[in-house]
Amino acid sequence: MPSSNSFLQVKAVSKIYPGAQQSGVKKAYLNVQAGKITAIIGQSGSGKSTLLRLLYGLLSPDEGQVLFKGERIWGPEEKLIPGHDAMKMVTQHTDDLNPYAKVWDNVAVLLPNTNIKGKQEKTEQVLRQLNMFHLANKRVADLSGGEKQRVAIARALVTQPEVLLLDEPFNQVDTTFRDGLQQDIRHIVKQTGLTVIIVSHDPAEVLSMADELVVLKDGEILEAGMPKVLYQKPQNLYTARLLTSCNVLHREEARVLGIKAQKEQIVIYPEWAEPSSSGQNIDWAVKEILFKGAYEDVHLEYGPVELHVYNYDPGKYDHYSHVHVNVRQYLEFD
Ligand SMILES: Nc1ncnc2c1ncn2[C@@H]1O[C@H](COP(=O)(O)OP(=O)(O)OP(=O)(O)O)[C@@H](O)[C@H]1O
Repeated sequence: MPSSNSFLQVKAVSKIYPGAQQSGVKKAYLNVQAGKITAIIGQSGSGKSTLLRLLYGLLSPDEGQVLFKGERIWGPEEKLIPGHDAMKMVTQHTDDLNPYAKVWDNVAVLLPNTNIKGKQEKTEQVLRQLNMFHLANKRVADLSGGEKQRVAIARALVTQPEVLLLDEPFNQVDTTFRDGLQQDIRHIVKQTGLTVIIVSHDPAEVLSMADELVVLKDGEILEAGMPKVLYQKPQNLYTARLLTSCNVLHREEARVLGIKAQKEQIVIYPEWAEPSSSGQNIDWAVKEILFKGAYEDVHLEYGPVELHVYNYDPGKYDHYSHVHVNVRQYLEFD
């Protein structure tokens, strides 16, 4: 029995696309934990899809290797049908669905006819797990984009893979639907021990879903860890910027907030600073207030220094009023 850290391994993998930019993935090391959700995050072009395609065997590494339970994943140059039978990948494209067939048939078709009862039970189970049993008799052509995405995921899951790779699967899906789908996937992972690797261009979206975040920058893995830890204590400014719309002030600018820092750049998350209309030093002018529902995003100005903070008591401040800012927490980076 392999230990969990030898489940799916990326060992010194590089894949550089030819061209002036030298883009791709560079010397990546990664241990994907079995039965967990790992999210690969990074700016556009940072190499997320490339890494996922290397994991799945759709691309061959120039150097290094991907191992699944100690067995090498072969790329298209070494194997006619690349990848591993125990892995399934779903992208935002749902082209392989048959639009004229019913949802049920699109899913059931992937199971053999040797056990008709088992085929029916498994199809029903997957449709129920993904909350779409009520759509079983609908034609795929009559479904919404989000529902089609669910069918694609159901098709991937019905053959009971050990690893599900998701490349931006929620792009077509509106926020409410997205939350539901993320929750369903989390439940399936808990119930079945499935391992999920998800690529997202919207890191905030996967904070609640993933067990482990892997941060990619310019093809390199910059850091990895539990979402809460990476959010609260990122090792890099890039990660902080990726996970939240934070304020980045120069050390000198931060002095107006009473912060005496050692390092050059000071990062203040908008929820780490509290505006207050009373007290001393009411120096910050309210420049703009963006209503966000449960809170307001208040943009403040003090001379040339700008700051945005969250106010959880909407309506409390007016444009051009002046406030005091109390910073509870901040990060420092070189
Ligand atoms: N087939 C290719 N040939 C040449 N360059 C490529 C190829 N595929 C990707 N790239 C380049 O490699 C880099 C990484 O691309 P990749 O698609 O992996 O990034 P990504 O993080 O998934 O981006 P996005 O979030 O925009 O989808 C980019 O600079 C991209 O332009």
